[in-house]
Amino acid sequence: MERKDIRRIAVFTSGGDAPGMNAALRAVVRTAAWNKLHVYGIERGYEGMIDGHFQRLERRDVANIIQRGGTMLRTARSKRFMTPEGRRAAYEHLKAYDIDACIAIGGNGTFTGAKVFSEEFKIPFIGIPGTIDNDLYGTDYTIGFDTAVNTAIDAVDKIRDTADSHNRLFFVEVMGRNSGYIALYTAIGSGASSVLIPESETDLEDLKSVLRKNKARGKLFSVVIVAEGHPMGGATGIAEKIQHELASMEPKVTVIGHLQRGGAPTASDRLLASRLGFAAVELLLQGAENIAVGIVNGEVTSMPFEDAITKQKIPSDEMIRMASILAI
Ligand SMILES: Nc1ncnc2c1ncn2[C@@H]1O[C@H](COP(=O)(O)OP(=O)(O)O)[C@@H](O)[C@H]1O
Ligand SMILES: O=P(O)(O)OC[C@H]1O[C@](O)(COP(=O)(O)O)[C@@H](O)[C@@H]1O
Ligand SMILES: [Mg+2]
Repeated sequence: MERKDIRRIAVFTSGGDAPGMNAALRAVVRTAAWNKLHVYGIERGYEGMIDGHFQRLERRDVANIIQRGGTMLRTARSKRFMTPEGRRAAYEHLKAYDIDACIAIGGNGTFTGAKVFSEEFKIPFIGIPGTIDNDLYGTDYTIGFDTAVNTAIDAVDKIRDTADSHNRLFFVEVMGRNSGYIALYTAIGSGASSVLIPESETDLEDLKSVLRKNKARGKLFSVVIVAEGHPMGGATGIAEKIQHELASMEPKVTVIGHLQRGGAPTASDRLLASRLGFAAVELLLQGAENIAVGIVNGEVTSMPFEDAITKQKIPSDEMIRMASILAI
């Protein structure tokens, strides 16, 4: 049943940018236009909502962006939106533009803000998971994750060349604020020797012994992938703790950093973003609100913000076990 009370919607991107956000934006605008909705784009996420930076988006305004990284609406982390005064100012602008519902493209922080705001001001929100971290429950993958992993694997391939030439040990840090998904997928896809993530315990004695055994077995170089959010202080912290004992391997640290946030989205991210942008508008018009869309086992699904934010998605034990077996 179509909701006739929704005529004007706003869409924005928020939190860390992620390749594929533009593709999601395009899908939202085009699906909304097809359903004769008026769409406003809000610049710089919640910051633009507070400052009243709205622009009308029609179908041609999102032409030629599907292939671009970043976000044409730009993004921000907004401290002001964490305050009741900031959210009140944001609400006044939504009212001034006569907005009936919002579509938020972002990560766990963005969805938390959307939940708080929609409860305070009774405006329906739909969330689209856009973050390279893949740390949202209710979807197998978030928009931007696949591109980030491809970028990280490309970087590790290059590190391997020099690690091999010099017979060295590299600790490579990939992004993931509290999550080891990028690290685990990068490690498997790049054939790394070991992977250290916040979701599973790290035993440094064990790591040292694996690296020594590898060397004794004829492995001339090693690459260890470390998640940024590892509680021992990321790659730098781990390296500091054990490098003196492994001095003969000439340990080096590489932090890939924000490279992982940029670049053209992969085919997989474009498809995911298009499907989720389309689903967000369709579900909104069918009466859904305060939910995040996602794809689980290949099917579009949705779940309340509450669950998407509070439940933890954890990399499978099977993948973790496989990563170490394939590295022998
Ligand atoms: N508890 C909260 N209340 C209100 N707004 C929040 C809350 N948590 C996060 N936000 C808003 O969401 C924004 C984006 O969150 P952030 O964690 O930076 O990125 P992401 O959405 O990618 O996880 C924050 O900068 C803030 O404005
Ligand atoms: O870009 P910033 O503000 O330095 O933040 C870095 C953080 O953003 C991320 O790249 C993406 O996280 P979000 O999508 O949750 O914003 C994290 O991996 C990283 O910890
Ligand atoms: Mg986040």
